[in-house]
Amino acid sequence: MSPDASPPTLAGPVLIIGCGLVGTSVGLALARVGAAVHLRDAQPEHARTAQMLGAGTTEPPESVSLVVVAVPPDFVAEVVAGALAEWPTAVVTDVASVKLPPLEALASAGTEGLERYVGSHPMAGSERSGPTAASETLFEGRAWAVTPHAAVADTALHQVRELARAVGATLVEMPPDEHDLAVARVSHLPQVMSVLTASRLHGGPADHLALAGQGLRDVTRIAASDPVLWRQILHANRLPLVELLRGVRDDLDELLDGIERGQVIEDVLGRGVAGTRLIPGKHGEESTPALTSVFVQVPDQPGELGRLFRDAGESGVNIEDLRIDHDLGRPVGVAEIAVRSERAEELTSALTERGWTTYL
Ligand SMILES: NC(=O)c1ccc[n+]([C@@H]2O[C@H](COP(=O)([O-])OP(=O)(O)OC[C@H]3O[C@@H](n4cnc5c(N)ncnc54)[C@H](O)[C@@H]3O)[C@@H](O)[C@H]2O)c1
Ligand SMILES: O=C(O)C(=O)C[C@]1(C(=O)O)C=C[C@@H](O)C=C1
Repeated sequence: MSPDASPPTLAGPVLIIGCGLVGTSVGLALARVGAAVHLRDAQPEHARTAQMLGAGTTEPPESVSLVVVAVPPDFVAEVVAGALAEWPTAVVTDVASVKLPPLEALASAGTEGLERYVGSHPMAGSERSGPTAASETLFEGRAWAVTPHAAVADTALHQVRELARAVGATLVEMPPDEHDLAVARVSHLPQVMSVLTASRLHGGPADHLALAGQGLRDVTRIAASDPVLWRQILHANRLPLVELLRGVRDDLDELLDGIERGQVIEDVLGRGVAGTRLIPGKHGEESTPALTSVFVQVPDQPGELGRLFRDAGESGVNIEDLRIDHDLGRPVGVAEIAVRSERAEELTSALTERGWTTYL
């Protein structure tokens, strides 16, 4: 779907029910574009904190055009049904991480007004919970899934699409069951793998943890997420998740066997490399291009980084990513410049010609 370039036209007032990380972030992002936002939470101090942060007002609304339900998955169906009944002309959406179970619960309970409900899911979040973890820019440039069902009215769908656009997200539409299969692979399985890795940190000598580097931090950040929330998410999406975990178990058996016997395991490792290339790139490409890192020694002196960037810029090779580390015990840093693999030699020669010490 090509992005809609026209300015979003979100009709308010908006009522947010659930002022934790996601609800408060929605409020902050909507307040930024001038929408009237009202806040409500089962724990009133969360709504008050969200108000203090600038996400809206805790004053009860007189009328509501859109209700955003941002409560944990186990409570979504009940809160959505309550909102549809309380505001008989409002559109209602939720932001829960699973989409089919709440819809099925609402439908099987014979909920009135389902044509005004459509589920959605921002693919942005944090390992932290509660209103103080919120950010007004959380959804910028991130995917926001909207998951229409057969009975939804076009006007409701339009309102929720506008919500996603108003917070700066990129709209992705798919049916609820398809969404749940997708997030099992791209969100729920990574969560479990992160937890399993972090769990293995128990029991080793404390001084081993002094060697924890960026790799461990990258893999374990999301393991710090709220276990109560994640128990609900994983339970709600257990069928697709179990399928994927069985596949992981097979891969693990293959890897174990290979490592134990000292056999070549490059094919398992290679499947990982190929997997990372399937993740959509930062410019929205279908897949991430193959990158190569060019390492450059940078003297620890004022102006040297500026000179490096200028020389790299003059080479005409685009920098895809950049990291700077200090060389322990020496007055130099090391810049790791990631570029498309086919341009790596070109950048290396251009920098070497300009006097830089480089290596691939
Ligand atoms: N955490 C993430 O990264 C993330 C990202 C996208 C979507 N989500 C989804 O968003 C929803 C909220 O997650 P969160 O991370 O903001 O959680 P959170 O714990 O930060 O906030 C949840 C809020 O809902 C309130 N609440 C609970 N039950 C309620 C009820 N019955 N009525 C009113 N308020 C109630 C809680 O008091 C809390 O303030 C979940 O459904 C989650 O699956 C989470
Ligand atoms: O913590 C993060 O960075 C996340 O983005 C969390 C993340 C994700 O897996 O992408 C986790 C669950 C939500 O349903 C959506 C977002």
